[in-house]
Amino acid sequence: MGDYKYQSGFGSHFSTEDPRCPNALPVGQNSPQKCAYGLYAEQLSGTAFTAPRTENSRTWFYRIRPSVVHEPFQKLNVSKHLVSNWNEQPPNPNQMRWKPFDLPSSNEKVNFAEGLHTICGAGDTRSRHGLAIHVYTCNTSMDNSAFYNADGDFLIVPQQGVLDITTEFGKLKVNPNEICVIQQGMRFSVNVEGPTRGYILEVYDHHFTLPDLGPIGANGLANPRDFLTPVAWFEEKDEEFKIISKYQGSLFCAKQKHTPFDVVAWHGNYVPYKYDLSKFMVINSVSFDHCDPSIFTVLTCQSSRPGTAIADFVIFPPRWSVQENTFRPPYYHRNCMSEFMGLILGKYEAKEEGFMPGGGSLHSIMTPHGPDRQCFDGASNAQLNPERIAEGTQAFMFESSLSMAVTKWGEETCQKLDSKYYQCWQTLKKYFNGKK
Ligand SMILES: O=C(O)Cc1cc(O)ccc1O
Ligand SMILES: [Fe+2]
Repeated sequence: MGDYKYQSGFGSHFSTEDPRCPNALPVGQNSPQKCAYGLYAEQLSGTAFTAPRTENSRTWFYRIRPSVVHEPFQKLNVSKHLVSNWNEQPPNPNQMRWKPFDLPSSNEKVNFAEGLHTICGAGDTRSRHGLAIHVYTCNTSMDNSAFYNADGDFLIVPQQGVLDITTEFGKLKVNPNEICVIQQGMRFSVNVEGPTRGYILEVYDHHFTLPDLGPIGANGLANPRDFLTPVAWFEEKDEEFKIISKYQGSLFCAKQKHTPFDVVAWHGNYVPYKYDLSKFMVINSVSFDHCDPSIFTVLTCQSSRPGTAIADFVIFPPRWSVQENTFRPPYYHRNCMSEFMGLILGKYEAKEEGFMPGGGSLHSIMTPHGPDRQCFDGASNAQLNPERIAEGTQAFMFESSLSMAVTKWGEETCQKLDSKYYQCWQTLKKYFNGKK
């Protein structure tokens, strides 16, 4: 249990040493002529050297061997459903809803890296602009292998099963209703117990930041101190290890004869982190009307257009609903952004039927959507008492300014697309001029 210790703070500059090697961090400099304990110094850069100071991120590792000690990368042909080619299918603007994605059957062994399936995305890994949305389904640990993504950052949303993640920085345990972010280039290995499923938002452009709070003030939404980063932890294992790289959308594997989790001490502000969604401080209307869901933004990856995200990670947490004279559920909507939604637990207020934990939905740019018939009729006639809503539930949205394409796996191979989804709105009645 001692392996799971965290340091708190978003964007903090941390310094940490595995307690087995006190004073492993050099004092007052990064590259001493000889490091303590015979360690190697290695920098991991998360931004250009010259990025503005407010964004600049890097970490210094003090490790048993530098990462460069590996055999050449070879193309790997697992995860054939992990794609970054957005031209597999013709464009499709329809509302889409997926039933829960299948978990691997008990007679096949699939690990996290092998169980990545891309649903939709846009942009290009080479010009480093865009995003991808994946689902992972696995049942086996990544023994003696580690994964890193050269293309961007992973925001991982477990839906079923705990992720026990070993990183170069230390160990993270991530439960459903928590999320973690593993940034570009960081090596990690995922252990699981039993059938495991979740969602991944991958961004190519920039790293995730906390949204500005504007008039909300200095506190609220996801508070920086609730983000947790592991303390240094290392293993000394001189065994065959596989390093799996996602590079320009393809997977590669390099062998080496030692563990990559050999970082004895590190310092820096380029780190993996986790966050418990139940810690989110919810702000909402206490008078009338339905606020836009941006009030529920946990993390954002901004584009260069002010206020316009490559992707926002938004949640719909349990909360009080108190608005008067208001249709309280989400409004009918056409959006210049793409909205992918998933459900971790429970039910989503606008669609009590058909949208299930482990499934998903996509409402593409300018495609109309909103409450189904049942929700509209219920909420239009409900007594507007103060009410706890979304109790025991957690829905989320990945919202992007990019126009996403759905993959062949998402549209066909997974066989989870609900062809009847559109019907949930077809029975919305005409009430004009008192018609029943
Ligand atoms: O269910 C959706 O489509 C997401 C959503 C939620 C909300 O509260 C307001 C607008 C919106 O797009
Ligand atoms: Fe919407």
